[in-house]
Amino acid sequence: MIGIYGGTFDPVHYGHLRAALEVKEAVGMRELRFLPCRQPPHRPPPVADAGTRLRMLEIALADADPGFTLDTRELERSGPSYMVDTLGSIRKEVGDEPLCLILGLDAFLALPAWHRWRRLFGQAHIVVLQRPDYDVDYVEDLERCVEERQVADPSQLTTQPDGMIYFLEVTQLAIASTSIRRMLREGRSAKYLVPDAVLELIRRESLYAK
Ligand SMILES: Nc1ncnc2c1ncn2[C@@H]1O[C@H](COP(=O)(O)OP(=O)(O)OP(=O)(O)O)[C@@H](O)[C@H]1O
Ligand SMILES: O=C(O)c1ccc[n+]([C@@H]2O[C@H](COP(=O)([O-])O)[C@@H](O)[C@H]2O)c1
Repeated sequence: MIGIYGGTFDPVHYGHLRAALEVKEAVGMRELRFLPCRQPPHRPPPVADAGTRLRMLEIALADADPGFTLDTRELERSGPSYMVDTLGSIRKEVGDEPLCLILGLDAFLALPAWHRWRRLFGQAHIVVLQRPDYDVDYVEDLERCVEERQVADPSQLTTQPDGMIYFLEVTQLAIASTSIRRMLREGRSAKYLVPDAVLELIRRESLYAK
């Protein structure tokens, strides 16, 4: 079982790293790939360039869990980073091994706006990082998908390569790249929110200063 954790990672922070560890353990993944996107399809372009976001991830993962890896294919592809294209190319490489696309609840609720989103269920399972007591407001199509595809036990994800949805509650760390960028812009410290070695790179290269 391989987990795919896509994001802008502008910059990577402990909310990402802790959630990744918990999902890897809970679902029993042999590998969890961090997948930085070049050009997020539904938001403004990242502040840090692709190479810098990749270096921050490399530094953050250097002494992390041995199952954490980096998948750079979206950075090497021009144009918007559509997940359906990415999962199609990963699927070709891994054969029938189960794949899990990992999404925060907010990202999952926006899924019907993604490019050819229904195809994703034929490429991977989806593991949703749930928030306790969050008032979920589904669009109708997505609600139907959840009714048809949700499984209660992660061991069911090993029984087929794709197509199921599993909700996992992870420790809530209210950390977001947006608020880290704001802190740094205002000259405040982001220590304990971002790995020290990543903060050192941010400081050295004056990223997010203005
Ligand atoms: N604190 C967190 N805990 C768990 N998951 C998170 C957390 N922050 C982000 N995620 C999830 O990680 C994935 C990648 O997120 P992304 O790189 O956009 O980070 P972000 O902190 O949400 O950034 P931004 O504030 O710029 O939107 C998304 O699926 C998102 O839902
Ligand atoms: O494929 C799409 O249409 C699509 C639309 C929005 C987001 N995504 C992906 O979802 C992941 C999380 O997005 P974000 O904006 O929270 O960083 C990241 O890997 C994006 O490339 C993908």
